[in-house]
Amino acid sequence: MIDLGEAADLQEQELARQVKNVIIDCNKTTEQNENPEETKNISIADTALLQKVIRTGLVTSKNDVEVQRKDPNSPLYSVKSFEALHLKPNILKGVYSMGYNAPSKIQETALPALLADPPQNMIAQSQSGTGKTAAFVIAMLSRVEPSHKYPQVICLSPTLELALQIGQVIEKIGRFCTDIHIRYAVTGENIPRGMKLTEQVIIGTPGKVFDWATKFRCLDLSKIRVCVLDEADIMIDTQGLQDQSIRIHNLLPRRCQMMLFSVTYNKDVMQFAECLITNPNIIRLKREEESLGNIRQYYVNCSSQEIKYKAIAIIYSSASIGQAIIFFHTRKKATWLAEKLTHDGHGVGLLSGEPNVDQRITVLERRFRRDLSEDSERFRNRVLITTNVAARGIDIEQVSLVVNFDLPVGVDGNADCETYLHRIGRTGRFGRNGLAINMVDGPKAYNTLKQIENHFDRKIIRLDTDNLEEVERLTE
Ligand SMILES: Nc1ncnc2c1ncn2[C@@H]1O[C@H](COP(=O)(O)OP(=O)(O)OP(=O)(O)O)[C@@H](O)[C@H]1O
Repeated sequence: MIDLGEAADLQEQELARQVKNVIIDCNKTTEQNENPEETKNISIADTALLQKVIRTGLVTSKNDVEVQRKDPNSPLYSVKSFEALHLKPNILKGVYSMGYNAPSKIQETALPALLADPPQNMIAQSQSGTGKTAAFVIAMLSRVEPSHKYPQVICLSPTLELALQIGQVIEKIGRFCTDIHIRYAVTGENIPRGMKLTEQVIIGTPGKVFDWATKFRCLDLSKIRVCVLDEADIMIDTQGLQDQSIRIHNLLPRRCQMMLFSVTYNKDVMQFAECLITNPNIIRLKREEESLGNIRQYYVNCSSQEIKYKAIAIIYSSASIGQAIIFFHTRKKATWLAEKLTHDGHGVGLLSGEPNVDQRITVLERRFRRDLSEDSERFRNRVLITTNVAARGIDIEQVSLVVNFDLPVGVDGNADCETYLHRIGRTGRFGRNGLAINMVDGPKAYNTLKQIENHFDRKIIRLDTDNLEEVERLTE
């Protein structure tokens, strides 16, 4: 059981305990290991251009967020204050302690309906990094009756990493709600059979939640008042997660308030969601609104895997990036790059959905997420190499660059536009500037890129050394 007031400290201790293994890390700086031979296949012009784009693409005006708040077309636009939402005093205090001055558009739009009585169901869509998590966390905490010691609100998430991250937001916003407790229902958490959970807030992955509710009978779902499905589309669109989520839904009271949140919903998912959820309020984006303007998108032509690798080495050595995430289609290729970078002296973290929970937490939380202020640069990974396991929801402010080493494709071989949007959304959080670079290694990848462009009706600019002036203008 975790007391929200003490949770932050406990988490620190827990993380410290879990630092046993770092998959890949050699803590050497790029400069120490740079070999001129290594980069000879990328021309000096290419190098200069890539570095220039990285540098200029990341300049953020201090007042940027405040400017965007006043622009009605921005997802951060807001006319209301948090006071106007009539939150409970301890929750309001928690919100301000996060440094949030005013609600974003999704928070201002969704919260009045989420907090209304009688409770209303909701299916909500908003761009990545615009504050959906905080919106549903505020709604969840608002519905808890602290004097009742049984599970009352639940949030289901598709991955362990995301569940832990959402839990941290609940702990932080709820830090002044000292009578509210949270329990994580995720891999690695165990409970004696038959013991009844008394925490009011449950956050977990569907498999574990279902097991605890049925096999172990420690989680009573009959008094749940709010159920949140984060990344709702993937929960509905992925067979295993869908089965478990539906089974959990069947165990909830009929009047339980359902909240579905995501960046993307395709037509089938939306239809299914509307059948599952009675009479929902629906907040949707137009297709052209889905992709964020503050994330600059480029592609580079790389004729081979080796050339791709050299481009990565250039990116890695660029002093101007904060942190970067490099996405791969398969675990095998991600491991290949991690080993190669390590061999060449770069410190990287590899996260690819391996079953070892301790390792997964160590790589993401301890090595990659930590603030510079908390940890010396020497002990941190600036680059996270991963598969789609980290494509959704992961919120790390300092990530200023996302690289698609492989463009995302679905099982049908076509571009997976939704995954693309989620991946690039790991940068450009809450109005910050971000940069996405796509590596194109032939006609198939180029075709995928074009499909993505057409889908979002948004140009992805080629980094073209023959046209230096044009690119310079774009990055000014
Ligand atoms: N009102 C606010 N004012 C300032 N910062 C905020 C506000 N709401 C949320 N944030 C911050 O913005 C960042 C992104 O928020 P969050 O993770 O909730 O976005 P999201 O929409 O859930 O993203 P994703 O679609 O990737 O899951 C977080 O670091 C969060 O602390």
